[in-house]
Amino acid sequence: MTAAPTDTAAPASEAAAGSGTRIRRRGLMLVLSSPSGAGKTTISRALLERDDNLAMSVSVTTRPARPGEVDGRDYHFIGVETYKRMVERSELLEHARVFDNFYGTPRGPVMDSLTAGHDVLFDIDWQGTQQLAANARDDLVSVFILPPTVEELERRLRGRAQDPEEVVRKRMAKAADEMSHWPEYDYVIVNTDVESSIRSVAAILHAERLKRARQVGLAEFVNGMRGAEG
Ligand SMILES: Nc1nc2c(ncn2[C@@H]2O[C@H](COP(=O)(O)OP(=O)(O)O)[C@@H](O)[C@H]2O)c(=O)[nH]1
Ligand SMILES: Nc1ncnc2c1ncn2[C@@H]1O[C@H](COP(=O)(O)OP(=O)(O)O)[C@@H](O)[C@H]1O
Repeated sequence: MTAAPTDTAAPASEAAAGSGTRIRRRGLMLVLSSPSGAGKTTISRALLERDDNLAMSVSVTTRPARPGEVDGRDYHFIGVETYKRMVERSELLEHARVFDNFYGTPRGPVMDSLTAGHDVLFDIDWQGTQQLAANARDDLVSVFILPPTVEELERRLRGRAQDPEEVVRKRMAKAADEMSHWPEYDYVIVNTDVESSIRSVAAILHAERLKRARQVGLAEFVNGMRGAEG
């Protein structure tokens, strides 16, 4: 796997010193993970609506589409053969089996977004997050979303009313396993009030964008100011 480009331009934070030297920001990869039903899709959609510099990574999956899901927007719904071919050809940045289906992140669109100076949002599980961390740790910001209680998680899964009963039960059975991975994440948010959770993720994104290590050309920028003084 190729690491994300480290010097992607991000016009939003560009600044120029007296000499015209520019600071650019490295693009970042923001991962949201949670047990199924905790709220990551809801939070992701709101973030994308509010942030023009954020692009969603649309995964491929072999699971069937739920009512209301749109091919190409929510997922690229593909068959197992196509999935296997993509894995063989290294077309996926990370991939994993989750529940009884396969999921993966197409490499090309992520690289294109980062190169264009957009940050990329991923709704992927802990297995995919570990793969991204192994290959592009410096560019990764990971957030784990927890439900306030297990009972509330079940209520949300049922309230979504999209999955058959047997699927809901399977997801509940896997929730504890999923949640055990929270220590591997940079941030943890308990999604009690959705608006407050959205604000928290937006604040994390805002601060992470300002991190010194993400600014490219900072030394030259300050040197340029010194030159401009005299
Ligand atoms: N590793 C990995 N996990 C994914 C990917 N896309 C989705 N997932 C995860 O697969 C799990 C099931 O997703 P989904 O079937 O949409 O149900 P959800 O839990 O309601 O989002 C969730 O934990 C997702 O974060 C992917 O491309 N890679
Ligand atoms: N803070 C919250 N309070 C109440 N309901 C929520 C909250 N966050 C999400 N939900 C609801 O819970 C259900 C599951 O949310 P969703 O975003 O689909 O979860 P995930 O993508 O993690 O599986 C949806 O019906 C959603 O509207």
